[in-house]
Amino acid sequence: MRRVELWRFQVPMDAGVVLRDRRLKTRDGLLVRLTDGDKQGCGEISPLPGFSAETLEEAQNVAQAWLQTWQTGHNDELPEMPSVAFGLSCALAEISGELPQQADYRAAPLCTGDPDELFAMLAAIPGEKIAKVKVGLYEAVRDGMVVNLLLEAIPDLRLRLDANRGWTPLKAQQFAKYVNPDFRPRIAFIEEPCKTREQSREFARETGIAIAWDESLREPDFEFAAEPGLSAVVIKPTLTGSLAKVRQQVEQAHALGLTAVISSSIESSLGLTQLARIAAWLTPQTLPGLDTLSLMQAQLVREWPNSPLPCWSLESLERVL
Ligand SMILES: O=C(O)CCC(=O)C1=CC=C[C@@H](O)[C@@H]1C(=O)O
Ligand SMILES: [Mg+2]
Repeated sequence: MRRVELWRFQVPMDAGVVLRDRRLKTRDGLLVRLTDGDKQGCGEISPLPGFSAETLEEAQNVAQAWLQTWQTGHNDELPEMPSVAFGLSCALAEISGELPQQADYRAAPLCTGDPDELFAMLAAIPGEKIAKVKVGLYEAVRDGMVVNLLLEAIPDLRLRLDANRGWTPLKAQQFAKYVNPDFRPRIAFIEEPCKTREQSREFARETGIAIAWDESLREPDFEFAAEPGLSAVVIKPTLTGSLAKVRQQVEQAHALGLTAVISSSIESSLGLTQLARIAAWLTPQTLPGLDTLSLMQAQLVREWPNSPLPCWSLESLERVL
């Protein structure tokens, strides 16, 4: 006997979360639960506004159609729509046991650039010290100084930076000029420094600072390739698609000698804990980029270890199927 359930959620965000120039006041999405005999699996379907091509309404329609077919005992192919394929494939992988329980709950702390706040947090990280700092939001020179300051103050720290394609070649140069050349190897990578891939490659060539692709993975002409200066690809499963596709991308990256970083698309704690399991399973050597729960005001259904946020149960959400 099969059973399907679908809930819609809306979690208030911390004030001041800005994504691609728009404020994200709430995180909206769907949670799905599949029951097959005595087995159950859950998944999260939350297209990220400004990043996903699909809207939540579109995702809900596609998910409902697939769920109705699955419930009647047919095993339809998963939809192409990335957020839907991701959530449904996680639920199926919990039922089949394919997705292991063991999780990597370490997350590279995400910092928006207040150095004082950072010092205390970074000093407290046990083991490998890697943090992610957003750049490109303020003056490039200020970004360069913050990076220098952090790397100078904490000798075993390595940084991942993310410019979200915010810099012109000139601004990227201004940034690089401020970073002490001795520290540059401790920048594990900077995600998408410039507006175009060619400009980002040029930046890596000229500065010796490694780059990573994130936005590029979702462009139709993108192909996985090893290139000088490229050290990593950032894989956001909600924007990528099914677990099979995520796994294939991780394998392609590894085959080319690239680091694959499993990263959050600001999922609720349910999706995030699954991403921590996916990271432990597929990228066990790499710290995932999952430090986004604190941007929210509540957790959903499953708790992230030691989070102080309240956890809402399924019963408190709006059931839509
Ligand atoms: O990658 C991480 O460490 C955390 C996730 C993260 O930084 C992001 C998630 C979603 C949207 C973005 O603004 C941002 C990114 O661009 O990578
Ligand atoms: Mg990024």
